[in-house]
Amino acid sequence: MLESTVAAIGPLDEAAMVAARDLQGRLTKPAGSLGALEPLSVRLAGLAGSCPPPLPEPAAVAIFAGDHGVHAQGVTPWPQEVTAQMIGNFLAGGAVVNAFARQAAASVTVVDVGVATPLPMDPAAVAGPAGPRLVAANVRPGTRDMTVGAALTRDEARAAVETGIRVAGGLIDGGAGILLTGDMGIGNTTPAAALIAVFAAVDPAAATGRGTGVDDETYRRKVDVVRGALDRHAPDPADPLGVLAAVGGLEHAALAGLILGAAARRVPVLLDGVIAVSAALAAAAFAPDAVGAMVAGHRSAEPGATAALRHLGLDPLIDLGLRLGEGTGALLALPVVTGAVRVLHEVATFDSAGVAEK
Ligand SMILES: O=C(O)c1ccc[n+]([C@@H]2O[C@H](COP(=O)([O-])O)[C@@H](O)[C@H]2O)c1
Ligand SMILES: Cc1cc2nc[nH]c2cc1C
Repeated sequence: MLESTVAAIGPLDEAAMVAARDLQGRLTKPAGSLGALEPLSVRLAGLAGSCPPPLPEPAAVAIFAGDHGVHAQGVTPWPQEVTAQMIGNFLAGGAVVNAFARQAAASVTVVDVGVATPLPMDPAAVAGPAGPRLVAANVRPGTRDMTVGAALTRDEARAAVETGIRVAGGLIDGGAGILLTGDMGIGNTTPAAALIAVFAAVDPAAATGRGTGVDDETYRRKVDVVRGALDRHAPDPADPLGVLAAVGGLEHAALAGLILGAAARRVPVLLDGVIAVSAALAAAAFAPDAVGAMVAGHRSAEPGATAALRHLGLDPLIDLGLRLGEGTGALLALPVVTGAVRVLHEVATFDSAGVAEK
């Protein structure tokens, strides 16, 4: 399934992009006055293969949750149980992602791809029929500690990637016009930093940040943990499954799959923070053309996110200093994406409106 998905990912449609560029030039506004929205609208036309491309509606957020063996190295101040507890919060509608999803009229799907501790409540009891949905797809109860051995076997990494592909397919079959990445996993900024260091070829110190907010001593340890894991495994960036297995996380692997699944169906995928962009690097290593389907929602405060976005050649739409995850930054950026496409649908041309050109 991974191989057939990768094989289905192709380049942007040049004719649709030419048509979108031409249309942008005829709309009643000075050329270029919509800044980054103009090239974004052109790219989305190329992705859809039509001008105008469909409005990116409805939106669906998929939050992949997993735990991390590297938690044992003291890389985060938070107890591991918070991952499972926050799933309870997502399903009850009480997290920031739920508030932003209600505002954006986006659905919320929570995917347990590798949580280590029991979920706190019966998900069916908390989520109403139209409320957040839980997909039970636990590959294993958290990764192994990457400082001791490989975080995952190749088969486990593949199972997580294919879970992400399946979730993308299910959401798109259900009518979603855009997918938004979300993540939850105490400790997951450490494997995100390791993935970014490998794929973007930057030093662990440049890829590692303070995550949920670690002190100076923990930050130094975290950089040492990332450096030690990379020295130990020497992962090959040309072998993305091997990299995900060595130093990744189950939610990172599943997010790479979600991105590949969206790209294969030519549906845009709006990236959230540092975990999403680390997974996007893996997706791009599987299929370079997948970058055409990616929209960078925001610039996470994590330094690794900027390194990853630079490597992908993507400019984030908003920059608010967010570092929460869950899909929150992607949800805040969604109206910008919709606006970029709506312009192609609704704005009059100089000709049709009888407005003189310069
Ligand atoms: O999205 C981001 O850029 C982001 C930056 C820092 C932290 N997070 C969230 O915080 C958790 C990981 O932080 P940590 O310090 O435990 O590695 C995890 O649940 C992420 O969703 C997310
Ligand atoms: C409370 C809390 C909420 C989160 N949401 C995403 N990551 C998180 C980490 C913590 C600790």
